[in-house]
Amino acid sequence: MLQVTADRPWPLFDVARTREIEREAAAALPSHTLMQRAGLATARLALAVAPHANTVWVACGPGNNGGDGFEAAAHLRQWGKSVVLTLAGDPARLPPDAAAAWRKCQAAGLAASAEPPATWDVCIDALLGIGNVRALQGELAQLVQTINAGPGTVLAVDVPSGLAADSGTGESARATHTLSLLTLKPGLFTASGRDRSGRVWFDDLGVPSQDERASAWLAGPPPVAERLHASHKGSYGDVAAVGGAAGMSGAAVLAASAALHAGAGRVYLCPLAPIGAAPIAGLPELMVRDVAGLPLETLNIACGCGGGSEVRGVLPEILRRAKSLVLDADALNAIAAEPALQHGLRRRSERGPPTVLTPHPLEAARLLGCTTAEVQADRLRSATSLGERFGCVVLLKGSGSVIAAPGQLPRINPTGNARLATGGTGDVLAGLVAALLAAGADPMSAAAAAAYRHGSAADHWPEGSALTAGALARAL
Ligand SMILES: NC(=O)C1=CN([C@@H]2O[C@H](COP(=O)(O)OP(=O)(O)OC[C@H]3O[C@@H](n4cnc5c(N)ncnc54)[C@H](OP(=O)(O)O)[C@@H]3O)[C@@H](O)[C@H]2O)[C@@H](O)CC1
Ligand SMILES: [K+]
Repeated sequence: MLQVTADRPWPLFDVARTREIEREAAAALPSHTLMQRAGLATARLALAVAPHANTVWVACGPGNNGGDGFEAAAHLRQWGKSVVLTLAGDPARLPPDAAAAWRKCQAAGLAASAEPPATWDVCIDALLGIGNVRALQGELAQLVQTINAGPGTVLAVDVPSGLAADSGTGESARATHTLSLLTLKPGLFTASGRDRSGRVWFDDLGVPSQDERASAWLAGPPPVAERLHASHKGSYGDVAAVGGAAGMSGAAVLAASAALHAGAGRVYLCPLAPIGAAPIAGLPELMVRDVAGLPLETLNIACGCGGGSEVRGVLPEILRRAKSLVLDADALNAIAAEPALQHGLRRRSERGPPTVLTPHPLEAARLLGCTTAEVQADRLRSATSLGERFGCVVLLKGSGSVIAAPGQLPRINPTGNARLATGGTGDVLAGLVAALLAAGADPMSAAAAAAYRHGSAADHWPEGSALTAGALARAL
């Protein structure tokens, strides 16, 4: 069993692929073996995360997730814990593996209690796993509420009950720990998944991982970019931050500052409205220029940060000529609003220069012509669709940012936290992607590395010190 940490990449498997792997593994093993291993792993983890727990509530549901709970309950009781087991469902209708585990509990003298205990030290949430197919209702919804209102540690078996394993959506149990079994599920790491899963653990149940069958990846740390001693500012590329319409100059300055601090060779700030000295005070390295006068073919451009409606005017040339391009915020909104710009973006992608879109969910919804809720209902699919629609890399921001591109498996970024939910951090991200493109990274790697570093900076932010976008840019 391993704790899932951000220091390496992890393959992720959606429900369809997990079911295939489960079927094949089960066929190669004696009956009930996988569930026995799942139950033992669950019981062991419960003991590890709450060694002094006395009362353990094992909340079992009507399917095989409940079966894992029965197996765990039998072990915990044998190890001297006071186990209260509840079963939401009809024991006569349990699937075969779970029915076998249920009989084992009964043989050990462990009967189902009609009610959860009045209080408990640990709850093992084995109500629903990957078989969760609809919104929680009735008894299961009630039990999830009871779990969430209760004290102490909650160990979710496979996924927090109610959470969709593929998308991380749905009202669900709020676990302090989740033990993902056989495969790691993408929904644990995006949308509501990160808030609902707590610390994620993985047990392969003795079935070796088949990375080639992964449906997505949880990204690992980017390689440390080596800067050769015999290099110069030209080695790290030129970035231009284009944006900052009237009243929004700060957004473009933040993108430029991020590119500068991330190591770009030279950084131009191209405001779309006159800018005073104040916004760039403390950043004498920036060169303020009109974008129209710059050799766009040599520039890695972060475009759109605070661009207002003015950005529309410069977009056709930038789409046509920029060496590499990060499109953010108002640039994305302008493209969403205008078919000619969409055409220009597709033409650019066909020609091949690197392009990365960095939408938040609302911007992605505008580009896809759907609602934000529809984007969030399946973030992996939304990012992939957007990438396919425009033929480029997409970094869909939000909890568990998704990086997708046509023909590649999507990646979920494992770093970051809610301290990033403050104005300007998106501009910083756009500038960082542009700096990595300028240094020569391919667009998928640049987007994934930028998301990772941006989140990691927030994860290592000193306690008690405010995380502002300006400070974040300087910390890169
Ligand atoms: N088989 C094995 O060897 C192994 C299996 N493993 C474990 O099995 C888990 C998958 O088991 P599973 O396929 O039985 O699905 P599970 O999540 O228990 O739920 C199905 C039941 O819930 C019901 N139901 C669904 N949604 C509902 C809702 N919203 N509200 C209410 N009810 C709802 C659904 O009802 P139905 O839709 O059929 O009417 C059905 O009765 C997996 O996550 C892992 O923990 C591991 O041990 C590895 C070895
Ligand atoms: K569960």
